[in-house]
Amino acid sequence: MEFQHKPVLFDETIASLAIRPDGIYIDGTAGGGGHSHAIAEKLATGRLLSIDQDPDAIRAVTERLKNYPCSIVYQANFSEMAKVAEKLQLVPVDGVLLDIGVSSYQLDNPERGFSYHNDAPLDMRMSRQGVSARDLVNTLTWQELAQIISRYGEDKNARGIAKGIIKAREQEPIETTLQLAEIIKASVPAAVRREPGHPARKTFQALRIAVNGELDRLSQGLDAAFSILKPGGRLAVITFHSLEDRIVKQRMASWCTGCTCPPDFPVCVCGKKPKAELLYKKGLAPSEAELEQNPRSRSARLRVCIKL
Ligand SMILES: C[S@@+](CC[C@H](N)C(=O)[O-])C[C@H]1O[C@@H](n2cnc3c(N)ncnc32)[C@H](O)[C@@H]1O
Repeated sequence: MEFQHKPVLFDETIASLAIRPDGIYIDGTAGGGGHSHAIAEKLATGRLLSIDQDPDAIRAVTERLKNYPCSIVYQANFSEMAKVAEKLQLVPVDGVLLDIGVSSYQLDNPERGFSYHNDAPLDMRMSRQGVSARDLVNTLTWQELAQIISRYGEDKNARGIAKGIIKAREQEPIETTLQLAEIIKASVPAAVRREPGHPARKTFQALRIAVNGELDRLSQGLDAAFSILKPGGRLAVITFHSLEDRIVKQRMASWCTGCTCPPDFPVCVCGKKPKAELLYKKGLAPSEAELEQNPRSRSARLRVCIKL
């Protein structure tokens, strides 16, 4: 299967990095190499480090960038990017890009088990290592499953779905994506089944986030990126749902906050200075034209901060 990913907010993201031909850049989520390729095209004497945790993505981006000697492709979790960049003597950097989440390739490739549209072993591991979605649904307690579905899927039917999973696995282990999708469908009230969208969508998102530790990795990745940025360097982050966006928004807001003394203090005693400024106050959403072309981009946001 060809590795294709249609990057969301593509031109806006590349423009927001203000790429210098002699700069050093990190693409922490290389995927199919769309963004990496666009960055490499703009470099002369600069360097690009393209990271992904998925071995399939690494193969795809290596092929895509084979004619760009400025680029290095490295398989790692982006939470490790500071260590990797230091090892490769690429710090400090001028810009970091994180295009968070799952790629179209991962979603559409039935073998990877991310999608409730195709039958496949229930896997969802981006790095192909560690605990899979199959392990979670067959071993976690009812409370643990309900908590994951509620917290990471924001699904109000979490308790019923968790109960349905426990009941089903007492009969036989849950092995495949469609088996799980059917169990979820049967566990939600009839009114929910009639709503638009598949009733399994939120549970699949929740399991994917849990399997890949996505929210913790995102927090760690943001700190790692900010720690190796030069003054004037830029961090651009694209997210696909509100849980991720909240983390990015709050982290960037904390870097951009200066004095926190009460307003009635005559002089500042906290001494806190902002470490960054935002490029777009509220982040950037896809245009109407992009939404029409790519409905998957509906909840995407681009947030960019500049280190001071
Ligand atoms: C939305 S796609 C990126 C697509 C890419 N921007 C392009 O132009 O093709 C997200 C990619 O990030 C990778 N990824 C997600 N979380 C990661 C993490 N914590 N560390 C490294 N790679 C990660 C996924 O494996 C996937 O290939």
